[in-house]
Amino acid sequence: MKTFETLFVELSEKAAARPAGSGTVAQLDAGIHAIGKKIVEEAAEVWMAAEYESDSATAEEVSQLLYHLQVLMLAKGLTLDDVYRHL
Ligand SMILES: N=c1c2ncn([C@@H]3O[C@H](COP(=O)(O)OP(=O)(O)OP(=O)(O)O)[C@@H](O)[C@H]3O)c2ncn1[C@@H]1O[C@H](COP(=O)(O)O)[C@@H](O)[C@H]1O
Repeated sequence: MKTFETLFVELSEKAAARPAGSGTVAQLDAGIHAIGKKIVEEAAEVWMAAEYESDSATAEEVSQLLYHLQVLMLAKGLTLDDVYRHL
């Protein structure tokens, strides 16, 4: 099963190799402003799912929020350790 760490490795490789058709590459090219808006949108979807939808739907929305947070980290050049040292 994919984890937060393995997804970050995968996305880092996508950012470096820039394969055609990668949504991650497209998001990185869109820039911080667009990525930030996506994070706010996904956070709202997490909130709404938690209040009104199933646990499974909420978990899916959380996974999407985590993905977009990782895209922002990559856009800013942040590593997992940069974040983990604040936990
Ligand atoms: N885990 C994810 C992931 N979670 C969310 N998303 C993106 O976030 C969007 C969230 O979807 P929404 O439900 O909000 O739908 P939406 O608003 O219609 O989406 P968009 O129109 O904004 O694309 C999805 O459409 C994906 O574009 C993800 N995109 C990619 N991944 C994983 O990232 C890896 C690299 O992906 P690529 O860069 O696309 O190869 C792969 O392992 C993927 O599984």
